Amino acid sequence: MRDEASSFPADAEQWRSWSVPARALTIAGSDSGGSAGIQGDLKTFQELGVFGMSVVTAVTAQNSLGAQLVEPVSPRLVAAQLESVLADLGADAAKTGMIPTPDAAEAIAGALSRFGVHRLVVDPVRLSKDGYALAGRGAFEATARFLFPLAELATPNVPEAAALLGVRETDLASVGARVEAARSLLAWGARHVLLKGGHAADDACADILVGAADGGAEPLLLRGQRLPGASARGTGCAFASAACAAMARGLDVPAACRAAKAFVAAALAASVRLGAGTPSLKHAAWREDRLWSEASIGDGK
Ligand SMILES: Nc1ncnc2c1ncn2[C@@H]1O[C@H](COP(=O)(O)OP(=O)(O)O)[C@@H](O)[C@H]1O
Ligand SMILES: Cc1ncc(COP(=O)(O)OP(=O)(O)O)c(N)n1
Repeated sequence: MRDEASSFPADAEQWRSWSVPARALTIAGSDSGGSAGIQGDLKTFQELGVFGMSVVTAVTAQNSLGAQLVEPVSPRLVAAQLESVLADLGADAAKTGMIPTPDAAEAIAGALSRFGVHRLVVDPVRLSKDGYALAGRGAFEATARFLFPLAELATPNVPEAAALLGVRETDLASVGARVEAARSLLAWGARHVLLKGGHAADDACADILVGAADGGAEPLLLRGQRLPGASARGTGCAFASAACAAMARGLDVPAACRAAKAFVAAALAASVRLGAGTPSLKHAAWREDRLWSEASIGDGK
């Protein structure tokens, strides 16, 4: 197994110098709290230097304490947003997040196929951090059924992987079991599966990447350092949108996942407690780290 501690992408300077923006589209729910969903995704796109666009699938009332109310956008309006964006502006890569109904999942799959969006990251969202069902069982399974076959990368977390495979979360406790689970999830049709490790028990928060075309090749193990204490809201959204931004810029899937892991680790380490509950991700941490170190160098400190 290839085992890598994550690091910032080596070509970060190049990312900053490109003048023509790559286009990235998020298809997700609105999070009024600003940490997850459309808001988190657009912040991530902006931080990583791509032009962000959005298709809103649901409106949620959320804050640091959890979700209070969720209403789906009609599949007709979801389809109209997709048509507006893709028929005119186009997208170099797209990601999906919260999809509240099976009909919306089908409409999204239809539009992405029709417009030939090949660099697609599918994050199969089911529950919010406080356990609110953002997508019911039917919508969640429809997301996997309609969208995984179109995805370059699917990014389930441990509970989502367990639900799709019909096993218990505790069955996925070891890294070995999660490697096998990631491989089994390839049967749903995604070309790569990255099984996120935030809900696992290991200190490295190991994320596991497998590819359908890898044959028997070793999986890529992306290890970081588990940050202690309550996690921030929107880590999964940030991972998927950072990978999408990197793929819009032309990085391959392993490089995009390394960049996403580093982006989330920085945002999580700098997360801020704004309300009385779970902290919010600081999406700007990656850039601010760099600006700070550049300023220090400039000052001769
Ligand atoms: N406490 C933590 N410390 C470091 N990284 C974390 C932590 N929690 C989650 N991550 C990372 O954040 C990303 C999202 O993972 P996860 O929390 O499992 O997804 P989700 O938000 O969809 O439940 C992954 O790269 C994971 O390794
Ligand atoms: C509108 C909306 N979409 C997704 C989520 C869940 O975010 P995610 O990053 O998958 O999970 P957590 O890291 O917050 O557990 C959300 N809350 N709202």
